[in-house]
Amino acid sequence: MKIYFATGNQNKVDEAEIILKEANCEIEQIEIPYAEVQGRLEEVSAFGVLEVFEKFNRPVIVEDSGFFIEKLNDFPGTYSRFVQETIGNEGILKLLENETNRNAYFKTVIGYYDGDNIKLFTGIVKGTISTEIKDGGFGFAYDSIFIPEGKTKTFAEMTTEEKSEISHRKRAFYELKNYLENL
Ligand SMILES: O=P(O)(O)OP(=O)(O)OP(=O)(O)OC[C@H]1O[C@@H](n2cnc3c(O)ncnc32)[C@H](O)[C@@H]1O
Ligand SMILES: [Mg+2]
Repeated sequence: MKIYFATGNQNKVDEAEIILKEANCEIEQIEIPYAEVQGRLEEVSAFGVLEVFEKFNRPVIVEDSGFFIEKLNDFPGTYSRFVQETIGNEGILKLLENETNRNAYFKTVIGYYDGDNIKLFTGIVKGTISTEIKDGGFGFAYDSIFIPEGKTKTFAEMTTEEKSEISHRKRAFYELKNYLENL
């Protein structure tokens, strides 16, 4: 099975490939841009996949992810990319200085459209924000400040394989895979 994935983010594609390797699913990245509406991840993915399908005319997925910090009322959420590119992880750690509630989660919403039905598949991983940046050279963006529940290392200290066993992205892609297998 082949899945066309519209994204400009190579990290996402690398992770999706690892996640679906054993499932006999092949991922092909396509670079068709789409407007990211301001709103929830679900809205970004649903509108995005419709727009990409219009141009591409084949079953396609888009994926919108975000990082949600409990103490900051779920900020940065859908603004995760902008916040990462502006204040970055150091800025986030500053906002949480001396804060004991360090709960956060990643969420991914995949939008799939084949011309008939729009489907959304969601994955979440909960965890906490470290007190300093811990980067083992893996992962990207918020990975170096996020320790998933039950672990002691940040995502950026785990290999992509390790991260992909438990990640938000893994959970959402498995939902998608199950759906496609049962079509
Ligand atoms: O082309 P697209 O697919 O939109 O790529 P993007 O990088 O803009 O991706 P998103 O719109 O989903 O923005 C989410 C941002 O959240 C962050 N992010 C998403 N997934 C992540 C992950 O697994 N680990 C760390 N940070 C992540 C990263 O900063 C992303 O740029
Ligand atoms: Mg984006």
